[in-house]
Order: sequence, then C-alpha cells, then structure tokens
Amino acid sequence: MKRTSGATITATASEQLVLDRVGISYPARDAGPDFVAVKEASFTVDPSEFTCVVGPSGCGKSTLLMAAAGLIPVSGGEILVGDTVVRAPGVDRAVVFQAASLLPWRTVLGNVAYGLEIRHRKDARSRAREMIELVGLDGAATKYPHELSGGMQQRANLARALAADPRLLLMDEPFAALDAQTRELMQTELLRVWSEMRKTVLFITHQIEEAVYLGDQVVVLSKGPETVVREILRVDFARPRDESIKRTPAFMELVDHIWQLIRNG
Ligand SMILES: Nc1ncnc2c1ncn2[C@@H]1O[C@H](COP(=O)(O)OP(=O)(O)OP(=O)(O)O)[C@@H](O)[C@H]1O
Repeated sequence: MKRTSGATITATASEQLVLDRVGISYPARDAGPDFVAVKEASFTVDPSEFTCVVGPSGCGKSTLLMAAAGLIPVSGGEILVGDTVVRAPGVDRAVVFQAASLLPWRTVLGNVAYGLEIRHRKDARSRAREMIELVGLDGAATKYPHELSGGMQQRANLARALAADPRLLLMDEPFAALDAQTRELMQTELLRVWSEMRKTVLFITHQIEEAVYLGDQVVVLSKGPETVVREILRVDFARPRDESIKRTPAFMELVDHIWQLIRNG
C-alpha cells in the first residue's frame, strides 16, 4: 500500500466477519437460569467494510464484540472470520477499547512495538514507526502515556492495534471518553487511517451520528435482555466523507430513523 509520504505499508488482506445466529448467555452466579444477553444476532461485515453497531444501553453491544474477539464464548450459533470459527482470541483480530490501555512505563514507540517484540519480529520498531506516522503521532513517539492527551492516547492505541496487521479491527466505543471536539476530529482521522489500511471494522458506539458518519452499514440492536437485530441499514454516502455530511437532510433523516428504532425498543 502506497502512502502519501511515499513510504509503503504492508497490510495483509482483511477478512469477512460473519455472525450467524449468535446467542450469548452469561452463567448465573447462583442456581438460577443463565442471563440471556443476546438471543440471536446475524449479520455480515464484508472484507474492508466498516460496520457500526448501535442500540440501547445494556443491549449487548460490547458482549457481541467480546465474542467476536474470542474473549467470551457464544452459547448458540457461530462467529466466523473468513472460514475460521472464532473460539479464542487470535492475532487476526485486534481490539481497541474505550480506555486506552497503554503500558505506562513504555513510550509510544515502545507501546506500539510491544506486541511485535514479544513475537520476536525483527521489524518491530520500524513497523511501529510507520504506524505512529500513519495515525499522526510522529512528534510523540518518545513520549510516555501520561504525557499524552486523551485523543493522542487513542491514536497510540489505534497504532498499536494496526501494528499487528490484523485482518479485523474490533473497536468498542473508542472515542467515548473524549470531549466532543476531539471526538469529531478522531472520527475523521479514523476514516483517513481506515481508507489507507482498509481493514474490516466492527465499531460499537452509542452515538447514532457517529455510526452513520463512519459506517458502510449500521446494525441496530433491540433493547436487552434477549437482544435481537432490529434492522441493518446500508449507508451509501460517498467516501471520502467529511463532517459537512452531518448537516445534510439525508444524513439527518437516517439518524432520525435509527433514533426512532431505538426509542421504540
Ligand atoms: N460478565 C457479565 N456477567 C453477567 N452479565 C453481564 C456481564 N457483562 C455484561 N453483562 C450483562 O449483559 C448485558 C449486555 O451488556 P453489554 O455491556 O454488552 O451492553 P452494551 O450494549 O455494551 O452496554 P452500554 O451501551 O451501556 O455500554 C447487560 O445486561 C449486562 O448487565
């Protein structure tokens, strides 16, 4: 892949993510029945596509993402990355959480290179430098996490996730802790980075505007427990997108439609 700066970033092909009649229950703590968080969810994220999942608070958005990451098991149906059934975490999937989970004793460069270093990758540092440049953190490679703003920490987190060259990027409310202005900036930055790397993305958010701005597709979940998929909407706004689309009637109509779906359970 060619960068605007002229450098070349190697990126493996992204993969399709399929959730096929996925149910997820949490075991009861006492003798009672298991808690059915997700009753049945089916949708497909095509390779290199960006899918956002929205729904009422507590409906199981993070639960679905954790299952796709292989961090919790499904109790029904299956999740596939390409042809492979997800049963455990794997290097083919990278997760970015709301809280930037950087190692405080390592610099940005050290954090981004970490996952590659423990796998004895000789190119760990050079690959990390490429990713740091990609996310616009070039000037901060030698800084420690406590010296970074919230937005910079999430850039570093994204660089770290991309450094592993995953086939799938799973993002759980990555901008929720940021102020409104930084959040908008980071949305546009994420689109720029994604347009360069073209990874398959599953992005969880409770902000409908964010979902419509970022996604090729928005999956709307019903109220939990026993959550199901209420509707899957295609978002066909041309790319590259910029924030001005948020003020168009078509954008606002779609946001309003999703809002009604969520409000009506
Ligand atoms: N480890 C757990 N054990 C038992 N129940 C859980 C566990 N984790 C989540 N739940 C329950 O599963 C349901 C879905 O939770 P989840 O965090 O996936 O929802 P969410 O849509 O991401 O919520 P929010 O929008 O508030 O972040 C909730 O009712 C929650 O209480």
